[in-house]
Amino acid sequence: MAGLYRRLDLLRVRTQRQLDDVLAQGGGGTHQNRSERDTFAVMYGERLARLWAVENGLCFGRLDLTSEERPLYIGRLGLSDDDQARLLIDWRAPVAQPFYRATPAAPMGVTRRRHLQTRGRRVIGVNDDLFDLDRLTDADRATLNGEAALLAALDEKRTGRMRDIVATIQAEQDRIIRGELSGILVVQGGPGTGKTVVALHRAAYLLYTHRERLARRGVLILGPNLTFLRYIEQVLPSLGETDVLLSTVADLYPGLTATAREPAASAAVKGAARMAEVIARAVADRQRMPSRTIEIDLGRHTLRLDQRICEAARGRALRSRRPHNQARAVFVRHILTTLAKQAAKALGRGMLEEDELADLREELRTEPAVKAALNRLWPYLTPQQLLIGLFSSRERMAHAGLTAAEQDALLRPPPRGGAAAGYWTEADVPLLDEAAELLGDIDPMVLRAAALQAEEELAAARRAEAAERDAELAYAREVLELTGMSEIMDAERFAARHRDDDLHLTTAERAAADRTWAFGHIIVDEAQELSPMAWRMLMRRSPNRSMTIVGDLAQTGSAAGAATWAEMLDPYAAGRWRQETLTVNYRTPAELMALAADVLPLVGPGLRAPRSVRESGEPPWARRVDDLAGLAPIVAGQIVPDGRLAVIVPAARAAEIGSAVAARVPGAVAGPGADALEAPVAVLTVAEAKGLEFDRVVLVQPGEILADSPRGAGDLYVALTRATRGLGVVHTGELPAVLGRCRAAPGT
Ligand SMILES: Nc1ncnc2c1ncn2[C@@H]1O[C@H](COP(=O)(O)OP(=O)(O)OP(=O)(O)O)[C@@H](O)[C@H]1O
Repeated sequence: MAGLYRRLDLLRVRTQRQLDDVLAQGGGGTHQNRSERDTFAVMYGERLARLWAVENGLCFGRLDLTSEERPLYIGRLGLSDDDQARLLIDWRAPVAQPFYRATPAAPMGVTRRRHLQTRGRRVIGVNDDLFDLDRLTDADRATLNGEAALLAALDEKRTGRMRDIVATIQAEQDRIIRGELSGILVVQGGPGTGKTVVALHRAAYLLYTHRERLARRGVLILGPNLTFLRYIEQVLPSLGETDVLLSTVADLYPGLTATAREPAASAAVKGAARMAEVIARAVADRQRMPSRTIEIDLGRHTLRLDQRICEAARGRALRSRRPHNQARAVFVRHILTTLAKQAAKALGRGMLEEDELADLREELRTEPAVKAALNRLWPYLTPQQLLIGLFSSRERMAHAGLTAAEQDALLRPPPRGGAAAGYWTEADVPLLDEAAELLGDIDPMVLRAAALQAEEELAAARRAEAAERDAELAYAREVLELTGMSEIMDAERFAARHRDDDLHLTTAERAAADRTWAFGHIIVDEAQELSPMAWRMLMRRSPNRSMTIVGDLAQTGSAAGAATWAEMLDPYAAGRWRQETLTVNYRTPAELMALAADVLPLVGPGLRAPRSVRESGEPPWARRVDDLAGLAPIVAGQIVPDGRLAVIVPAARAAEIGSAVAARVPGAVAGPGADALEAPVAVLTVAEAKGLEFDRVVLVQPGEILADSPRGAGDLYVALTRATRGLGVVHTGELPAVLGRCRAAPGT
């Protein structure tokens, strides 16, 4: 062990020196020199980060093989000496596979597998699996891989951050981690079966094994919310991977953060597959035909734009099959040509030469009355403008095919204050993405002109303000808001910034800034929550359909989420996705899993609870109280020294209980803020606790959680499976019959 650490220290010193040398060269030289230096600096920086990340548990395993004279040592990264002799094998290398897969029945050439437990740089314990075929018993066949090491890992107190499991990956998990890169792999598994942790190890494995292919296109890991991303983010550096983009659906549309909340009913309408058609109709609705002939008075003569001309222009534009903003050029050109011919005729000219026609067209293009007519008939649109315009008008929603009830759910006024902060919700993001596909980009020249115009209008409005012309100012602001010009300006600034910085960005950063980025591989966690519209958006980012999708259909909480995997995936890859199932629960002790299993029949028919690997000796309890004012002392009594406790509450009571507990229990925090993961006590809703785990859970008013939504039973199942040790229920009314297994706590 000491030799391995000596080697590690030496590599750190060498890499640090290389990095210092590159940085010392400064910013001079040609553009190419600078960019090469930047590339090296990033490379050495990442290598150094990897070398520091493996300090704990550098080497955790040893394999004695029949084929090798000397044992192999398995660790968090590969190390060789200066003569290229192998000192330590990366856990992801093919030769390390028997460490995870060998069983007494199929020993894969292994005679002994040793798990090393370390503290700091010292070995403090070893556990051996002997693969001596002569001594094989049935009990041996059923044992877990490295059972003692596994149970020791599972018994540790929770820290609020997920840890890697490289030392104790189990065979069924290893098969998933090392599954082939191509195609869609669905991993269905009950709570605590390691779906998240396996998905993260798979990301690290794929990047190690297919570095060339994946480093350029990057790997996207999509999680349900920011708290969850914070919970898992440190696992990847410890696995030696830094260049992965972690995101939520709400963050997947560049330049915009969707933070507004909305009722489940409107999110469900927005998530339905039918919305693709609605958005397409909303775009078509903005390609308007005039109801009356538009007369354009040019002084000397009047030009006429009638429905027939516009229909012909629209026909051409649509036949070009370009998105709306690009098809606009075809539409405009046809109209301008027709008007130019009318003008020529009015001037007494016959046939025009091509260059004369072009000149006349350009003249007409800048004519304000013509411009205004074209903007009315076929306006440039950003996705934001389209959706703001749609959701603020019943008439537009009706044209787009939304029913009166759907309109009720979606109707909302345009954003106030220009920048639309706090306007967008998570369910809007896939709709914006859909709209962006249909609208296409706006020509950067046009964007620039629009930005300038918007700035002029704003400046004029400011001057007006100085002159106390309030009404005009309000009008100008309203125009800016309604036309979404403020967003165009943002978009322009955004584009400019990314053009300049592009060279120095990591793959993950470039991918985050580009809506049309195609990832090398996509991993989706808590995938059961994604709506059909969110799947459409994701599939656009994965044209090669290389994905790992992990989730549990029994835990679906969102109304637009999945009831079956086929329903979500068949539209994109019918018959071409494969499914693996994880069956062992490493988190929830058997006592709590038995209780959760009682709830499963309410969630849906045919669902099976995973098998727990251990018992905690703490049976679940229930305590009836007269009113919830008595909750804080009960919570305080459940605190786990140096561990973590969650109080899981119905969403409607989150604010009230959160502030009461936070005020009376030392260290307690309310809601999923930045400190929720570190706090000894956190008050969370089921949606906020999804994917996380705690030493103990106090569940409040389970009856309300059950009744609160059509997916209430699934929510209750999620809440019951978050604890690694103990669970208590606090309720005011009757305890739901399905929780009858809970022992009545003293004082009930
Ligand atoms: N092979 C293993 N060795 C050690 N710990 C493990 C192993 N597999 C899973 N675990 C632990 O079990 C716990 C549950 O894992 P994880 O959160 O990945 O489960 P999940 O299937 O995503 O659960 P849920 O569906 O409830 O979110 C974690 O603490 C994880 O570290």
